[in-house]
Amino acid sequence: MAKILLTNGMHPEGEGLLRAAHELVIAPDVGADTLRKLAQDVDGIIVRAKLPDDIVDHAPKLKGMVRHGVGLDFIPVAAATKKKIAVANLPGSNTQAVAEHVIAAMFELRRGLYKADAAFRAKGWDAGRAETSGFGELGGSTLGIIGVGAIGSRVANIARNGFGMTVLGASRSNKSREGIENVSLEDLFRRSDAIAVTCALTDETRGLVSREMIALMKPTAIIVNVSRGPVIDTAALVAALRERRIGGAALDVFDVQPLPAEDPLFQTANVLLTPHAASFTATSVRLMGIGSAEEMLRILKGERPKNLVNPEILD
Ligand SMILES: O=CC(=O)O
Repeated sequence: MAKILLTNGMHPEGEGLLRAAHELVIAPDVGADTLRKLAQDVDGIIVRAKLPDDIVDHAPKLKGMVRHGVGLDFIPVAAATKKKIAVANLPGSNTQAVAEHVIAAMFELRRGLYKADAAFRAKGWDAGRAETSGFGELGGSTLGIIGVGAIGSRVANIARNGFGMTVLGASRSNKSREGIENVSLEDLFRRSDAIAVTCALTDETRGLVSREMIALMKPTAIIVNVSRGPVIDTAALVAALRERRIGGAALDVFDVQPLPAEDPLFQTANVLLTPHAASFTATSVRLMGIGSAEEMLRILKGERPKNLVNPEILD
């Protein structure tokens, strides 16, 4: 029987698969010191929070780490590879959930339904109607997608086919995709009415949404980030929101997670904040729970996981 650390809870079906064969430890918090201490005698880690960069130095028995989701920035992959520790993730497990979150956030920023509801309840009919009036429609407007991978492409399809939006894309590969006009980052910021940030966090994308890019946005444009916090210069975004230089923002990811209660974002209007929850649909949480448990079981049996991220460990 092996011992598996879960940085956070997971879907009961996934947890059941693991518990049937192994011992589980669920971290009481995701602080670096807690995770380092708990890693000391575990064989596997299911990763839902950022691991400290030196986690593998504190985990002499570790055989594998499985990302409960897609983004690999939470796992020190290079350090794991050096120690022949397997890393796996679950591409596709949350594509639809995150794409739907982007669309929901764009809708909310454009239509202000929650603001209207609050004003209606607190101040009556006319106040509610005043909150809902005068917004631009998504239909016929232009959506810019930064990082046209699985999620960006799904958002593009819904936006184009569902709302008749014009879709612009800026991505590293510059691959041509039907219905998406490849443009430079500058053009994307200048021309878009809504911007969706769906790229992975890498050295190239860190700080990509810079003060200069934000300054190019239309005063009515909105931006939705479901990538990672450090892709955006948050201080520049907060300044633009507070000075009403842009139309609004929706952020699901932050420079520091959990976002500290004293963060200035909580005191900023016109920004919709969600706690890294874009993938939290019932379907996706189940897929990620079962998928990560199955990958971990394969690793612990000495089998190759379906989506081994670092096949170099087999050389
Ligand atoms: O943030 C979600 C993921 O990386 O899957």
